[in-house]
Amino acid sequence: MTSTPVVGIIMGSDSDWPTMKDAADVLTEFAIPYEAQVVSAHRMPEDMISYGKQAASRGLRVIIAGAGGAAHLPGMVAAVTPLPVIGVPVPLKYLDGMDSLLSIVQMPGGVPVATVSIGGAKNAGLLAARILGASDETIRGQLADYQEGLREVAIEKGRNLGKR
Ligand SMILES: Nc1c(C(=O)O)ncn1[C@@H]1O[C@H](COP(=O)(O)O)[C@@H](O)[C@H]1O
Repeated sequence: MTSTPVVGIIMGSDSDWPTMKDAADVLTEFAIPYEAQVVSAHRMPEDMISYGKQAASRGLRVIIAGAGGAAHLPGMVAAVTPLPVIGVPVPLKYLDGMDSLLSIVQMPGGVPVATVSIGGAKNAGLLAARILGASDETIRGQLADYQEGLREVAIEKGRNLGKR
C-alpha cells in the first residue's frame, strides 16, 4: 500500500530533476511520502493554478517548488495555496542561478516563499521534514538523529586532519 503524499515536489521542467532529486532523496530517507511532477507557471498556467488550489485538500502539507531562470513557479503556487511553499532556485547555463534566486526570494509582502540556496534542494527536503516534524514526534526524533550524525561526521573529519 502506498501512503498519500504529504509533500509535493514540483518543478518547471524535467530538466530540473537532477537538482530536485536531492529533495526527494531526503524525504525517502525520512520515510515521508511525496509526489514529484512537472508543473510550469509559464507553460501550463491553468494546471499550475489547479495544482496549487487542490494541494491542501489532496492531503499535501508542504510544497517544494523548483525552477530555473525567470522562476515564477514557487511564488505563483504560493499565491493560490495556504500551504508552506519552499522555493529552490535551479542554476541554469547562464547567470549561475542568480536570476532564479532573485525571482524566488523577492516576494511581495503577504505571499511568503521560504527560499533555499541555489541548487539547495537537499535543504528544501530537510526544511519540509522540519515543518512536518513540528507536529510529528517521530519525524522530530529522526531529525535529531540526523543532526547527531552530522556532529559525529564533523568530529571524525576533524580527527582526520592531524593524520594528513
Ligand atoms: N522557471 C520556469 C517555469 C516557471 O517558473 O513557471 N517554467 C519553466 N521554467 C524553467 O525553465 C527552465 C528551462 O526549461 P527547459 O529545460 O524545459 O527548456 C527550467 O529550469 C524550468 O524550471
